[in-house]
Amino acid sequence: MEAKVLQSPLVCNLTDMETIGRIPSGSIRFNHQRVWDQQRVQVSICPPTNRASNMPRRNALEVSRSYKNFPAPILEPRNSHHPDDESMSLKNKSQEIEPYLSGRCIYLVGMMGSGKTTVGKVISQVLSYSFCDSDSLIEQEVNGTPVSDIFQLHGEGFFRDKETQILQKLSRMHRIVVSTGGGAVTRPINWKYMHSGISVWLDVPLEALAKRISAVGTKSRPLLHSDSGDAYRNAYKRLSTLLEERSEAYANANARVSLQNMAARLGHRDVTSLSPVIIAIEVLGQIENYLRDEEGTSTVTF
Ligand SMILES: Nc1ncnc2c1ncn2[C@@H]1O[C@H](COP(=O)(O)OP(=O)(O)O)[C@@H](O)[C@H]1O
Ligand SMILES: O=C(O)C1=C[C@@H](OP(=O)(O)O)[C@@H](O)[C@H](O)C1
Repeated sequence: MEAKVLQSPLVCNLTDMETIGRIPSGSIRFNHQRVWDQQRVQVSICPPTNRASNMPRRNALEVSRSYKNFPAPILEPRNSHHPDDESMSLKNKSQEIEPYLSGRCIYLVGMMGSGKTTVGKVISQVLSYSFCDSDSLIEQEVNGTPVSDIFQLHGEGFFRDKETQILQKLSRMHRIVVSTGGGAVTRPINWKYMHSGISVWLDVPLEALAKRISAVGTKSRPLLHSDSGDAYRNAYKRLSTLLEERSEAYANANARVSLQNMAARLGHRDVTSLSPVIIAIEVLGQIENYLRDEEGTSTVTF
């Protein structure tokens, strides 16, 4: 099913998506916070392409592995780099892979605060995809009830059932970037639906997650909420337990973007200076690796 693309804001609802086609992409500009400008990086743009396919061509077997089935990272450190160049790199990378996505949805999975919504919006815009936050769709289904109230009024099981129903509906649609809830990975049936598209795990260190979440507060995230004590320490402790329970489930994703690895490779002291745009480029690059592997194992050639 073709999905409606909303230009700005990129939020959508299932009724909209079931009815309308695409809006052509316009020019793309991204806001960069000052902190993200301080340590700039050069990213690889347009590797040599295969003439027949316009797809960067590498033997799938030559792609080195960094984690389980996930190929090596994309971005390499170079000279200083301007945000406009990052936007250009993002656009180039999206144009390279877009034809090979065949309209498949992109599911971002990862812990609460990993940036699924922030990075997902960047990716949806550059691909002219729609953007959906599965939590928002659940809230719409429950008459606009916020997630925290759904947990309180109906319990987590009810929320998880709604989450599965939403993912089932989304699995029949196309051209959507889906920001999933952090716990969506825990139900095997959800993977059946998410594997209708391409899934990417945003793997963010616990320190960064706890910092981001304690900065915005835990009110909207019932599994982390506590009224007393140090917000950072509480969030860190709870996230740490959840990650231990879930990391195997996250590894079901087709691709993984590790911010820790990115920061190390780009020569950053920690992950805080990795902008959503740089992360989005890496996500698209990892999707490209996945597609290339898929091409390698498929009888169909691009
Ligand atoms: N790359 C980033 N650097 C710094 N802060 C970020 C980054 N990505 C997201 N954030 C912030 O972290 C918080 C959680 O991000 P969000 O996209 O809502 O995560 P999720 O959807 O995975 O729960 C937000 O306040 C957002 O602004
Ligand atoms: O990790 C989880 O179990 C949850 C994550 C939340 O989504 P975000 O990951 O978007 O915060 C939301 O679905 C709910 O609070 C439960």
